[in-house]
Amino acid sequence: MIEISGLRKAYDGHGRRVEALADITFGVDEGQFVCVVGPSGCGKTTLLRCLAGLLTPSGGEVTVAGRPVQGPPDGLAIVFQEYGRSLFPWLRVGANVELPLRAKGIAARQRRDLVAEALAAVGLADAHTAYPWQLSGGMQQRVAIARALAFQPTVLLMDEPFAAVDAQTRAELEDLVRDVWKKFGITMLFVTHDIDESVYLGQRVVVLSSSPTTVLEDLSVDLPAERDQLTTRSDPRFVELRGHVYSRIQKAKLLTK
Ligand SMILES: Nc1ncnc2c1ncn2[C@@H]1O[C@H](COP(=O)(O)OP(=O)(O)OP(=O)(O)O)[C@@H](O)[C@H]1O
Repeated sequence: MIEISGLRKAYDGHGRRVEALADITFGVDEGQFVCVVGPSGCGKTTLLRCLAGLLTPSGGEVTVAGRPVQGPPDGLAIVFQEYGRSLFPWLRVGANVELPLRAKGIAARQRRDLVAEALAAVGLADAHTAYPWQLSGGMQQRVAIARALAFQPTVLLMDEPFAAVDAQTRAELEDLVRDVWKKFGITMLFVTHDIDESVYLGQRVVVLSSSPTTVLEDLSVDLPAERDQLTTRSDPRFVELRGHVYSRIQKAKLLTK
Protein backbone atom coordinates (compact mmCIF):
# COMPACT_ATOMS: atom_id res chain seq x y z
CA MET A 1 0.00 0.00 0.00
CA ILE A 2 2.89 2.34 0.88
CA GLU A 3 6.29 1.99 -0.78
CA ILE A 4 9.20 4.21 0.20
CA SER A 5 12.31 3.71 -1.87
CA GLY A 6 15.65 5.49 -1.41
CA LEU A 7 13.85 8.52 0.06
CA ARG A 8 16.13 11.48 0.71
CA LYS A 9 15.28 14.94 2.00
CA ALA A 10 17.63 17.84 2.62
CA TYR A 11 16.55 21.29 3.75
CA ASP A 12 18.44 24.28 2.33
CA GLY A 13 18.13 27.83 3.49
CA HIS A 14 19.91 30.81 5.00
CA GLY A 15 23.33 29.20 4.46
CA ARG A 16 22.29 26.13 6.50
CA ARG A 17 21.86 22.71 4.95
CA VAL A 18 20.22 19.93 6.95
CA GLU A 19 20.43 16.40 5.57
CA ALA A 20 17.28 15.16 7.35
CA LEU A 21 16.63 11.86 5.57
CA ALA A 22 19.64 10.17 3.95
CA ASP A 23 18.20 6.94 2.58
CA ILE A 24 14.88 5.47 3.68
CA THR A 25 13.46 2.29 2.17
CA PHE A 26 10.56 0.25 3.52
CA GLY A 27 6.98 -0.64 2.66
CA VAL A 28 3.66 -1.07 4.45
CA ASP A 29 1.21 -3.70 3.22
CA GLU A 30 -2.50 -3.01 3.00
CA GLY A 31 -4.14 -3.19 6.43
CA GLN A 32 -0.82 -3.39 8.30
CA PHE A 33 0.00 -1.41 11.45
CA VAL A 34 3.59 -0.21 11.25
CA CYS A 35 5.32 2.03 13.79
CA VAL A 36 8.31 4.18 12.99
CA VAL A 37 10.52 4.95 15.95
CA GLY A 38 13.60 7.11 16.08
CA PRO A 39 15.39 9.71 18.17
CA SER A 40 14.17 13.29 18.39
CA GLY A 41 15.04 15.29 15.27
CA CYS A 42 15.76 12.22 13.10
CA GLY A 43 13.22 13.28 10.50
CA LYS A 44 10.05 11.41 11.47
CA THR A 45 7.81 14.37 10.68
CA THR A 46 9.74 14.98 7.46
CA LEU A 47 9.09 11.37 6.43
CA LEU A 48 5.33 11.67 7.06
CA ARG A 49 5.15 14.99 5.22
CA CYS A 50 6.82 13.42 2.18
CA LEU A 51 4.29 10.55 2.33
CA ALA A 52 1.35 12.93 2.65
CA GLY A 53 2.52 14.94 -0.36
CA LEU A 54 3.12 18.04 1.78
CA LEU A 55 6.88 18.10 1.07
CA THR A 56 8.82 17.32 -2.08
CA PRO A 57 11.63 14.77 -1.51
CA SER A 58 15.16 15.59 -2.63
CA GLY A 59 15.50 12.07 -4.01
CA GLY A 60 13.96 8.61 -4.12
CA GLU A 61 10.36 7.66 -4.57
CA VAL A 62 7.20 7.34 -2.51
CA THR A 63 4.09 5.59 -3.77
CA VAL A 64 0.71 5.16 -2.06
CA ALA A 65 -1.70 2.59 -3.52
CA GLY A 66 0.61 2.22 -6.51
CA ARG A 67 0.65 5.93 -7.41
CA PRO A 68 3.71 8.17 -7.02
CA VAL A 69 2.97 10.83 -4.41
CA GLN A 70 2.88 14.29 -6.00
CA GLY A 71 0.31 15.93 -3.71
CA PRO A 72 -1.97 14.66 -0.91
CA PRO A 73 -2.97 11.12 -2.02
CA ASP A 74 -6.66 10.17 -2.22
CA GLY A 75 -7.87 8.32 0.85
CA LEU A 76 -5.00 9.40 3.09
CA ALA A 77 -5.60 11.13 6.42
CA ILE A 78 -3.12 12.41 8.98
CA VAL A 79 -3.34 13.07 12.72
CA PHE A 80 -0.78 15.55 14.05
CA GLN A 81 0.78 15.87 17.47
CA GLU A 82 -0.63 19.31 18.16
CA TYR A 83 -4.37 18.78 18.43
CA GLY A 84 -4.65 22.31 19.83
CA ARG A 85 -3.57 23.69 16.48
CA SER A 86 -5.30 21.20 14.21
CA LEU A 87 -8.88 21.76 15.48
CA PHE A 88 -10.67 25.03 14.74
CA PRO A 89 -11.63 26.63 18.08
CA TRP A 90 -14.56 28.56 16.60
CA LEU A 91 -16.22 25.39 15.26
CA ARG A 92 -18.09 22.92 17.44
CA VAL A 93 -16.77 19.35 17.61
CA GLY A 94 -19.32 18.05 15.07
CA ALA A 95 -18.46 20.82 12.59
CA ASN A 96 -14.72 20.17 13.03
CA VAL A 97 -15.19 16.49 12.20
CA GLU A 98 -17.50 17.34 9.29
CA LEU A 99 -15.21 19.90 7.64
CA PRO A 100 -13.12 17.54 5.44
CA LEU A 101 -16.32 15.75 4.39
CA ARG A 102 -17.69 19.03 3.02
CA ALA A 103 -14.44 19.53 1.12
CA LYS A 104 -14.86 15.99 -0.27
CA GLY A 105 -18.34 16.93 -1.55
CA ILE A 106 -20.27 14.37 0.52
CA ALA A 107 -24.05 14.95 0.80
CA ALA A 108 -25.40 16.42 4.07
CA ARG A 109 -27.20 13.31 5.25
CA GLN A 110 -24.22 11.02 4.73
CA ARG A 111 -21.99 13.62 6.41
CA ARG A 112 -24.22 13.51 9.49
CA ASP A 113 -24.02 9.70 9.64
CA LEU A 114 -20.24 9.62 9.17
CA VAL A 115 -19.68 12.25 11.86
CA ALA A 116 -21.93 10.39 14.31
CA GLU A 117 -20.22 7.05 13.59
CA ALA A 118 -16.72 8.50 13.95
CA LEU A 119 -17.49 10.30 17.21
CA ALA A 120 -19.07 7.12 18.59
CA ALA A 121 -15.98 5.12 17.56
CA VAL A 122 -13.76 7.37 19.72
CA GLY A 123 -16.20 7.40 22.66
CA LEU A 124 -17.39 10.98 22.15
CA ALA A 125 -20.92 10.45 20.87
CA ASP A 126 -22.25 13.15 23.20
CA ALA A 127 -19.59 15.82 22.55
CA HIS A 128 -21.04 16.88 19.20
CA THR A 129 -22.05 20.40 20.25
CA ALA A 130 -19.09 21.22 22.52
CA TYR A 131 -16.27 23.52 21.42
CA PRO A 132 -12.78 21.93 21.35
CA TRP A 133 -11.55 24.26 24.11
CA GLN A 134 -14.24 22.89 26.44
CA LEU A 135 -12.63 19.42 26.22
CA SER A 136 -9.52 17.94 27.85
CA GLY A 137 -6.37 17.44 25.77
CA GLY A 138 -7.05 13.71 25.43
CA MET A 139 -10.63 14.38 24.29
CA GLN A 140 -9.41 16.92 21.74
CA GLN A 141 -7.04 14.34 20.31
CA ARG A 142 -9.99 11.91 20.12
CA VAL A 143 -11.82 14.53 18.07
CA ALA A 144 -8.83 14.80 15.74
CA ILE A 145 -8.86 11.00 15.36
CA ALA A 146 -12.63 11.07 14.73
CA ARG A 147 -12.13 13.68 12.03
CA ALA A 148 -9.60 11.41 10.32
CA LEU A 149 -11.91 8.37 10.64
CA ALA A 150 -14.99 10.18 9.29
CA PHE A 151 -12.98 10.83 6.14
CA GLN A 152 -12.96 7.01 5.68
CA PRO A 153 -9.24 6.83 4.93
CA THR A 154 -7.56 3.77 3.50
CA VAL A 155 -4.25 5.03 4.93
CA LEU A 156 -3.88 6.82 8.26
CA LEU A 157 -0.63 8.55 9.21
CA MET A 158 -0.14 9.54 12.84
CA ASP A 159 2.66 11.89 13.88
CA GLU A 160 3.45 11.45 17.59
CA PRO A 161 -0.24 11.96 18.31
CA PHE A 162 -0.02 11.28 22.06
CA ALA A 163 3.16 13.17 22.90
CA ALA A 164 1.25 16.00 24.60
CA VAL A 165 -1.17 13.99 26.79
CA ASP A 166 -0.69 12.49 30.25
CA ALA A 167 0.39 8.86 30.70
CA GLN A 168 -3.05 7.44 31.58
CA THR A 169 -4.78 9.18 28.70
CA ARG A 170 -1.99 8.06 26.44
CA ALA A 171 -2.59 4.41 27.37
CA GLU A 172 -6.32 4.80 26.66
CA LEU A 173 -5.67 6.44 23.31
CA GLU A 174 -3.17 3.72 22.33
CA ASP A 175 -5.88 1.11 22.90
CA LEU A 176 -8.39 3.24 21.02
CA VAL A 177 -6.08 3.42 18.01
CA ARG A 178 -5.63 -0.35 17.95
CA ASP A 179 -9.41 -0.79 18.24
CA VAL A 180 -10.21 1.53 15.33
CA TRP A 181 -7.44 -0.03 13.25
CA LYS A 182 -9.03 -3.46 13.77
CA LYS A 183 -12.56 -2.18 13.24
CA PHE A 184 -11.92 -0.16 10.07
CA GLY A 185 -9.05 -2.21 8.54
CA ILE A 186 -7.01 0.92 7.81
CA THR A 187 -3.33 0.82 6.79
CA MET A 188 -1.57 2.58 9.67
CA LEU A 189 1.79 4.29 9.84
CA PHE A 190 2.37 5.57 13.36
CA VAL A 191 5.40 7.69 14.15
CA THR A 192 6.71 7.99 17.71
CA HIS A 193 9.91 8.57 19.66
CA ASP A 194 8.56 6.25 22.40
CA ILE A 195 10.09 2.78 22.03
CA ASP A 196 7.55 1.06 24.34
CA GLU A 197 4.66 2.63 22.45
CA SER A 198 6.05 1.47 19.09
CA VAL A 199 6.35 -2.15 20.28
CA TYR A 200 2.96 -2.11 22.04
CA LEU A 201 1.09 -0.80 19.00
CA GLY A 202 2.77 -2.16 15.92
CA GLN A 203 2.88 -5.37 13.96
CA ARG A 204 6.26 -4.09 12.79
CA VAL A 205 8.63 -1.45 14.09
CA VAL A 206 10.86 0.42 11.66
CA VAL A 207 13.82 1.76 13.66
CA LEU A 208 15.45 4.94 12.34
CA SER A 209 18.96 6.21 13.04
CA SER A 210 19.83 9.76 14.02
CA SER A 211 20.06 12.28 11.23
CA PRO A 212 21.24 11.88 8.41
CA THR A 213 18.67 9.17 8.77
CA THR A 214 18.59 5.62 7.47
CA VAL A 215 16.59 2.53 8.49
CA LEU A 216 18.52 0.68 11.21
CA GLU A 217 16.15 -2.24 11.42
CA ASP A 218 12.73 -3.42 10.30
CA LEU A 219 11.51 -5.55 13.19
CA SER A 220 8.53 -7.89 13.21
CA VAL A 221 6.60 -7.68 16.51
CA ASP A 222 5.64 -11.28 17.25
CA LEU A 223 3.35 -10.48 20.18
CA PRO A 224 -0.23 -11.80 20.29
CA ALA A 225 -2.71 -9.69 18.29
CA GLU A 226 -4.84 -9.13 21.39
CA ARG A 227 -2.90 -6.60 23.42
CA ASP A 228 -3.64 -4.91 26.68
CA GLN A 229 -1.69 -2.51 28.81
CA LEU A 230 -1.10 -4.92 31.69
CA THR A 231 -0.42 -8.32 30.19
CA THR A 232 1.32 -7.20 26.99
CA ARG A 233 3.67 -4.80 28.71
CA SER A 234 4.72 -7.45 31.24
CA ASP A 235 5.09 -10.19 28.60
CA PRO A 236 8.79 -11.26 28.56
CA ARG A 237 8.78 -11.03 24.77
CA PHE A 238 7.61 -7.38 24.98
CA VAL A 239 10.45 -6.61 27.40
CA GLU A 240 12.93 -8.36 25.09
CA LEU A 241 11.73 -6.46 22.00
CA ARG A 242 11.77 -3.05 23.66
CA GLY A 243 15.27 -3.76 25.02
CA HIS A 244 16.42 -4.78 21.56
CA VAL A 245 15.10 -1.56 19.94
CA TYR A 246 16.55 0.56 22.73
CA SER A 247 20.04 -0.93 22.42
CA ARG A 248 19.89 -0.66 18.61
CA ILE A 249 19.23 3.08 18.85
CA GLN A 250 21.87 3.58 21.58
CA LYS A 251 24.54 1.74 19.56
CA ALA A 252 23.76 3.83 16.48
CA LYS A 253 24.08 7.02 18.56
CA LEU A 254 27.54 5.96 19.78
CA LEU A 255 28.68 5.23 16.21
CA THR A 256 27.64 8.70 14.99
CA LYS A 257 29.38 10.52 17.88
N1 LIG B 1 11.35 23.49 7.33
C1 LIG B 1 12.57 23.14 7.72
N2 LIG B 1 13.65 23.86 7.36
C2 LIG B 1 14.90 23.50 7.73
N3 LIG B 1 15.18 22.41 8.48
C3 LIG B 1 14.13 21.66 8.90
C4 LIG B 1 12.77 21.99 8.54
N4 LIG B 1 11.96 21.04 9.09
C5 LIG B 1 12.76 20.20 9.75
N5 LIG B 1 14.05 20.55 9.63
C6 LIG B 1 15.23 19.84 10.20
O1 LIG B 1 15.18 18.49 9.76
C7 LIG B 1 15.54 17.59 10.80
C8 LIG B 1 14.39 16.60 11.04
O2 LIG B 1 13.25 17.31 11.55
P1 LIG B 1 11.85 16.57 11.86
O3 LIG B 1 10.95 17.57 12.47
O4 LIG B 1 11.40 15.86 10.63
O5 LIG B 1 12.33 15.48 12.94
P2 LIG B 1 11.45 14.65 14.01
O6 LIG B 1 12.11 13.32 14.10
O7 LIG B 1 10.02 14.68 13.62
O8 LIG B 1 11.68 15.50 15.32
P3 LIG B 1 10.90 15.41 16.75
O9 LIG B 1 11.02 14.00 17.22
O10 LIG B 1 11.69 16.36 17.60
O11 LIG B 1 9.50 15.86 16.47
C9 LIG B 1 15.86 18.47 12.02
O12 LIG B 1 17.25 18.67 12.06
C10 LIG B 1 15.15 19.78 11.72
O13 LIG B 1 15.85 20.88 12.29
